Amino acid sequence: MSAQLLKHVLSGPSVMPTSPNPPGKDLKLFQPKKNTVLVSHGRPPWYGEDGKKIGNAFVIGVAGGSASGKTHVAREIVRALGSIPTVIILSQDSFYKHHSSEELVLAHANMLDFDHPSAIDMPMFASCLADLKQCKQSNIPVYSFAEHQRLQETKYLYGATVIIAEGIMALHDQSLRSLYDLKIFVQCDSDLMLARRIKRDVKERGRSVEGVLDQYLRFVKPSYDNFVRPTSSYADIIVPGSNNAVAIELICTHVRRQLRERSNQFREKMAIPHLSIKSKSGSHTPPPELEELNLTVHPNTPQMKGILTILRDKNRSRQDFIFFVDRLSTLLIEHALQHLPYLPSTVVTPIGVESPGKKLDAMHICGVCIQRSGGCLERGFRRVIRDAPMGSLLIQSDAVTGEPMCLQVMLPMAIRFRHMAENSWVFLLDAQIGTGAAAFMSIRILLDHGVREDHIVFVAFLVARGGGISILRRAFPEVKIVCAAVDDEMEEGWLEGVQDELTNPHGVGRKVWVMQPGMGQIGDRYYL
Ligand SMILES: Nc1ncnc2c1ncn2[C@@H]1O[C@H](COP(=O)(O)OP(=O)(O)O)[C@@H](O)[C@H]1O
Ligand SMILES: Nc1ccn([C@@H]2O[C@H](COP(=O)(O)O)[C@@H](O)[C@H]2O)c(=O)n1
Repeated sequence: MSAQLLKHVLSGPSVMPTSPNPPGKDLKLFQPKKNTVLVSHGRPPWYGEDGKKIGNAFVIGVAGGSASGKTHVAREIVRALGSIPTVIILSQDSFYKHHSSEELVLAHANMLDFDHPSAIDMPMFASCLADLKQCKQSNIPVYSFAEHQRLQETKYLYGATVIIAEGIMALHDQSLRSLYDLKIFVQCDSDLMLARRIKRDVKERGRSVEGVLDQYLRFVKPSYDNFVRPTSSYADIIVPGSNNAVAIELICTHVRRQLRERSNQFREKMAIPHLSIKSKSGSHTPPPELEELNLTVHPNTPQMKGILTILRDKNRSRQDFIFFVDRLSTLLIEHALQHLPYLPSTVVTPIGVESPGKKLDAMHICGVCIQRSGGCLERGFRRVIRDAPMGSLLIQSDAVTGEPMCLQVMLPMAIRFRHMAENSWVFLLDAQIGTGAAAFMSIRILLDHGVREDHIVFVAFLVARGGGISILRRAFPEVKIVCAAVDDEMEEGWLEGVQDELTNPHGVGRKVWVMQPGMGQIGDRYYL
């Protein structure tokens, strides 16, 4: 076991940057090549068409004596589930209680009992695990074995599909056991555990052989006999502490099957954002009336018409496009500010006269771009709302299943912590709402973090009336959506992929829904 303070492993998706098109290249539609397989390692939807979460993360509890091989088993499971997005290990060590200075003196003399169940902050362990299981974020304490102390910092975790909770007391409390979908006990010979512990604690935890033996005889062994070993009766599977590759493979087969069953359930119930879109097969559900959608559309002034005309024009230079995108985003964010709360405020002018006015009544305001095209609104946002923290979300649709995939979540501090998220106003930025799938997933992510639905202001240049907007509206009626214009149609097509050694070595394309008349691929026109 390594000396990492938090045994936290992320597997699966490394961030997949979008593959850029060469400058000036128009959107090119073509049919997918036969036998083209695109595998996306992002996280598929974990919610249904109504926006509510379906099911939870799969949680595995791994208990066993100290140095029995719990971490090894957990890491081997992570490795074997490599293609599954985001498998995390949550170690019980992170939940050792904070120690007073008197306790620290005892700890350094090997006189403090770290092997009694009361040494662990069980309510906190269970609460963090419950949050992660319910797809919420959690900020996990960080523990130092060298200092025998919980540190000031915390580790932010969010979005796991599988969570492995490991520790000597992982099966001890009912509050933890009730959270597991699978309970494992690692059974290991006592001599082997002692030998491994001496080696590990001397090498990785800065201990002496005498100290380790002293602690072992005083606390570790009696605790194993009294508290740890008896919990093996709660386990679904007993795994040997060595030569356990077959047992681990069997566990992984079980987990994969469980996840497959859940994912079919997701797919049946997930948002179907194309209901009212004109498809290649010709079926066409009439789009909803504009009033039904409850959008805040910027007044169609001559100035707004002029900007939109420039942006829709494929012959405009990139410099023009960038300049007018920045102008449009500034105007839209200004317009969106009407949704924030204001309080009366009276000031005194330089000539000493009282002037009644308004002041913003929002504690935290932040922006979150849906990458990549949401980044086009960032400059406008920063011009209007000074010093607001920005975050980003990377969501792409899987070319095979068409499902949106969450590839990266980078949220500002104000949203990472639940108590702050509950008081935050968040401007969610994307260039357009077409199928609505990325908007849907982004809103779900913010709600998972505790942001209030009516504190989310979604700002987009364009919304497709015939796209997923009506489903989005039904699922999240309180989210404010601000746009410059509403286009009627969405057309299905295929965007040719550009070969790129790093991000797209085979040059595979992806299925896209194109807005009509639209502005083309706004991100490509702005960034390339
Ligand atoms: N199946 C195994 N085969 C060989 N060595 C193992 C095995 N499991 C664990 N070990 C070794 O034993 C030591 C303790 O294992 P670890 O998984 O960290 O224990 P725990 O998390 O239960 O305290 C580590 O050095 C690890 O490499
Ligand atoms: N400050 C501490 C805290 C805990 N321990 C020992 O760690 C053991 C649990 O960790 P494993 O990775 O071995 O499961 C436990 O037996 C405690 O004695 C410690 O030595 N110092």
